[in-house]
Amino acid sequence: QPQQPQQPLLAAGRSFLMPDDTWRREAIKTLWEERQKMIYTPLFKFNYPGLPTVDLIFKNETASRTETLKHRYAWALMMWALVEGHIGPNTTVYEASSGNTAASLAFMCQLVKVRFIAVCPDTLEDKKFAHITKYGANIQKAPNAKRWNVAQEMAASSNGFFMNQFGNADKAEEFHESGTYSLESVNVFHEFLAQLDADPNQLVKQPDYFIMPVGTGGTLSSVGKYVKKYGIATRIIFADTQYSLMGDYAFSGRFSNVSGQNFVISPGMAGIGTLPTGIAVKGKTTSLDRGVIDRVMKIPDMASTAAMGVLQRLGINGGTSSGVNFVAMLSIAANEASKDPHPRLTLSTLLADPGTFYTASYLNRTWINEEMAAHGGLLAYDCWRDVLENILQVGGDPLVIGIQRCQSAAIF
Ligand SMILES: Cc1ncc(COP(=O)(O)O)c(C=O)c1O
Repeated sequence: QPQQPQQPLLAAGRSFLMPDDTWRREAIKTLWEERQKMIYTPLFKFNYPGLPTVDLIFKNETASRTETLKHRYAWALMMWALVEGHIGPNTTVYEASSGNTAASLAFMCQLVKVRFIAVCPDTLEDKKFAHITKYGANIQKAPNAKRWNVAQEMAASSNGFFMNQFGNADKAEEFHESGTYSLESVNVFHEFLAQLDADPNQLVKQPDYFIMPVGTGGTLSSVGKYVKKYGIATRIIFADTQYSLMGDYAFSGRFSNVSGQNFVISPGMAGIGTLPTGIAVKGKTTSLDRGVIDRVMKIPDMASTAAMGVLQRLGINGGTSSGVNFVAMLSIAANEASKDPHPRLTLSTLLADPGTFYTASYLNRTWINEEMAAHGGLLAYDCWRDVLENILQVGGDPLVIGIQRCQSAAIF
């Protein structure tokens, strides 16, 4: 007896209206209004006597409305989640964050009026705590390596939405050019190039290099994809922290099927270099796109910490990734300045978050001596600071000079 085919649930010949999406339309409109208020974060150029033909150009993301690079990024995550219908008026949003994404996402959730719970490491800086709660969010603390699982489980058990910046940044972050269309691309490099183009004193319109470490990988990948897609000459440098797993993942695909959790050494550099579960699965635990990176550099954590101190002395208010970027840029400058085809070697990066977030940690000598004792404590810190200050005056590669002179104080 031939089986009767099963009838589809929806009867042929009728059409079915999906739920009303007025709330979503309003929420998206609110986000576009926010995009207009975001304006362009400013660029500033840093020159130093040690290599006078080099321009280091920083895009100051600390000038954004929630003070970090995560403002545009949280905007993109929220836009993606609204467009795909993951969030409605009664949804509670959950996110695992070291603090910066949490603050910006708290702002976006407050904007569209949904509840937000941030799962942050139990080492969360007090300043970041205050920054997140200012926008009405609640904080759940968890061990650093567990926060991704905790956020996922909390969202699942309460029927909320786990934003998962690590896995979803690659879907949310834009890499398109919007031309003169009034609803403008939020891609950070789109803005960067527009600003260089508009500056009559800026001769090199496409930087030779863009340098950035990786947290989720969203920022570096969105810049990398933008650059590759539009045939821009800028090379993409992934400046990785010392004990991060991400450099290995980017270079060889390592840690994509075995956990690297045992390789992580505290304190690392806050916000960057960590993998929330120890395993790098693109679209799940990382948004780093290996295919858009041109070079991976490994920067010692003590060098980056010392660089934060040097930036502070120079009056540049930059956090952990700014320290990493600064060391990487000085190293590239030392090696590439004489080979550059342009009149000026032009290196671009972001000032991702403010140094003031780290006055009790990476900018505090007691904290450095205690928390970074295995990296050589203050002996190594002061050595790196001298090396960097000297390079600003006379040039040289910090990764050669600093490692020769300062690394012997470290246990690792
Ligand atoms: C200070 C700082 N710099 C850089 C990054 C890296 O950004 P992304 O997550 O886009 O890789 C982060 C991310 O958490 C951060 O907090």
